Amino acid sequence: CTKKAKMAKDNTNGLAMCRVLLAELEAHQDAWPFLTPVNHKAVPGYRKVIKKPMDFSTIREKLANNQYLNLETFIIDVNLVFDNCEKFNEDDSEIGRAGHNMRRFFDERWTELLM
Ligand SMILES: Cn1cc(C(=O)NCCCNC(=O)c2ccc(F)cc2)ccc1=O
Repeated sequence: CTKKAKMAKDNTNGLAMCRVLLAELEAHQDAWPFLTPVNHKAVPGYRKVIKKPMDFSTIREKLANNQYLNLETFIIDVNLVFDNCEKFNEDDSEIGRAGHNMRRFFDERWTELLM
């Protein structure tokens, strides 16, 4: 097949992996803080501190709207969820710990799927 066709196949495989990884993230017991956008009316300071909010439902929406070019652009958004969490929450807090647990789970899973 041509290089272009191979690229297209890789992107198809990459997007299939995005769906698998997102479903596993959503099913994780520590996913609850990340399933929906943070309600900035209920969480004082969030809108000021976090410049690029991201959550699993927004990622699912973007995936459904074909807004991820490949696995890399998907991983950037998932990491944004965890980076925002670390910025806004103490490590020693329920949501802070959930973020660390989810990041560790995600890093282990996508490297397993790729290796
Ligand atoms: C990531 N982050 C989240 C919050 C936060 O307060 N998030 C809402 C938690 C409440 N949401 C739930 O409890 C829930 C949601 C869906 C579901 F299916 C089950 C439970 C605050 C700061 C922050 O940095």
